[in-house]
Amino acid sequence: MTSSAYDSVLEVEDLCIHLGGRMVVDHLTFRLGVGERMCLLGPSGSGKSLTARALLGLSSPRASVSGAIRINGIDVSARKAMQRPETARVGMVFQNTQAALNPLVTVGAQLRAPFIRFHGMSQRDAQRAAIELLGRMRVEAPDQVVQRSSGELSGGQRQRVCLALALACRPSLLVADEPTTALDVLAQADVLSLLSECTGTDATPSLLFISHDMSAAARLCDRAVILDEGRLVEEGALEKIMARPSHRFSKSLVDAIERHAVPAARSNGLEAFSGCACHI
Ligand SMILES: Nc1ncnc2c1ncn2[C@@H]1O[C@H](COP(=O)(O)OP(=O)(O)OP(=O)(O)O)[C@@H](O)[C@H]1O
Repeated sequence: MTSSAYDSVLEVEDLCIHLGGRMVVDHLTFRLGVGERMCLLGPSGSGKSLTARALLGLSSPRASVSGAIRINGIDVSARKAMQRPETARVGMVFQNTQAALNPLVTVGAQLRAPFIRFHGMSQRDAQRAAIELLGRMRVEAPDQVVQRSSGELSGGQRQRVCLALALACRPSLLVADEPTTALDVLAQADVLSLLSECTGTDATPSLLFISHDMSAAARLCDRAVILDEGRLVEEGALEKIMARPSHRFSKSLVDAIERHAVPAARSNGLEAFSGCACHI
């Protein structure tokens, strides 16, 4: 049991998005439980980012959005991000960290803002909280990083700052849209493990992880919703989907994982599939 009054942190019901006379998200319905980590997978152009923007209240004015989006039971479908009540706050982490941070304002000033605005802290306490949070995000020398511009940080450091910014708002839901795509392999692994540590319990935000990388999703999430051409084409436990994918896109993702697994296993001197016929 959770301490929340709602079992679902997010309910999406019959979400439709029209853009330029075209239906780009088509009657999408799914839910995300409190303390759950779920992924939204789909090929390029399947409507993942437009869905994320609608959930965040950041749809373009040119988009026509219908259907219900409830966060902790509150219908926010007609409300822009800034108009939403505190209990329906959503944190966000995007692929493009350069666009998410202002290079003309220090990292510290950007990180202090949510502590001051949402938690009523003084400048001094907010600075302490910002440094402590950056430390938890495994940013080295956080007391120095707060004095820098985001333009002086690496991509991995910037994504950790973005994650800290999202968590500083203490949201009940974190939407991470391709948060590792622009990072090198080591930084990807680090950001995935941070996401895993900082989400998915009753005391931390639930996570909606948006990606077309099934291996990354499998490291974080138990459940998946698969989109294709704006429609939900498969949904359920990620383990089951990976074992028996039914839609062509899910099959192609599982095939891609197996193609990568074989050379990796061989280079480790291991047989790729110990149960296969050639393994005697
Ligand atoms: N501003 C826009 N105007 C018109 N069509 C758009 C606009 N933004 C997105 N689309 C179209 O909507 C569809 C869904 O786009 P979306 O960005 O949500 O896809 P996606 O699944 O996030 O893709 P990717 O994985 O490449 O980011 C695509 O066909 C895209 O061309």
